[in-house]
Amino acid sequence: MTFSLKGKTFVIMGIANKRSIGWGIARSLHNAGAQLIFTYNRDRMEKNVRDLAEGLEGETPLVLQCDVSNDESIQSFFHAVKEKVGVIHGIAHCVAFANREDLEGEFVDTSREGFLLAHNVSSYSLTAVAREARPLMTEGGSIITITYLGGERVVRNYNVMGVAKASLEANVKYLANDLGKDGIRVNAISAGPIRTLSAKGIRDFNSVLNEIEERAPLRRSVTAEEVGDTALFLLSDLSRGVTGENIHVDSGFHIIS
Ligand SMILES: CCCCCCc1ccc(Oc2ccc(Oc3cccc(O)n3)cc2)c(O)c1
Repeated sequence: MTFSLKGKTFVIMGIANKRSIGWGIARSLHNAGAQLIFTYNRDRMEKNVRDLAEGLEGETPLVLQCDVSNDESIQSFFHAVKEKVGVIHGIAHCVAFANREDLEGEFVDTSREGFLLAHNVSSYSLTAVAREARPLMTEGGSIITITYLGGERVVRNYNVMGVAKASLEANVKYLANDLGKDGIRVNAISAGPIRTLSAKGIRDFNSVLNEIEERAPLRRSVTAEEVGDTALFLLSDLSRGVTGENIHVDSGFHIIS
């Protein structure tokens, strides 16, 4: 068993730019020999994602639109993937969203609409993607998603996204149970704070990053590349006995009260 992914195809959903966690995953998988397919949600992201794809040496990854909050969009995306490559061996789901006003102040003030939006995009989308991808994963495979400590315990300002991540982490376990009989594993990576485009939506993000550097066992923050290497483990046969798991790539911060 190796971490080589030669001859295998993976979908990476949610790359926005070169700082994205999804791009860190793409580089680890590409270096292990995988064939990649990237998705973008909004047209304004298409150019960024296409430019990154074209910068990879060898065959340029497919770049296709997919709005994970829309079932038809997911269905037509996987229909196109079936046409173009037939079989896929895994998915990295790196997609989340919450309204900015729901990422500060008191959680109790979250609107019904904001709560549903955050859960629709950040948690239910994994269920819908797994359902539509299942028929293409005829050789088995592995699905991963990205979560954060704020889904396990209260982190100031994370608010509705923390509740959505708690849902996502339970989602992983129920999907792992359903899909295990098809040889499809489902796991989460709980990433420490990384300065991505999404992180700009979080009030006082910098103070959380500083706290990690001062108090985490490794006394430093983590990088998208480090998350990418754990993703390579979870998406390769090295983790063939692991499913329903949540691996913290956070400099050990989750063990500190
Ligand atoms: C207070 C917690 C500090 C550490 C947060 C680490 C983190 C950083 C980014 C994360 O991903 C998102 C994704 C979308 C998101 O919603 C956004 C992002 C930008 C603008 C906006 O209107 N919503 C918020 C965080 C995430 O789930 C967790």
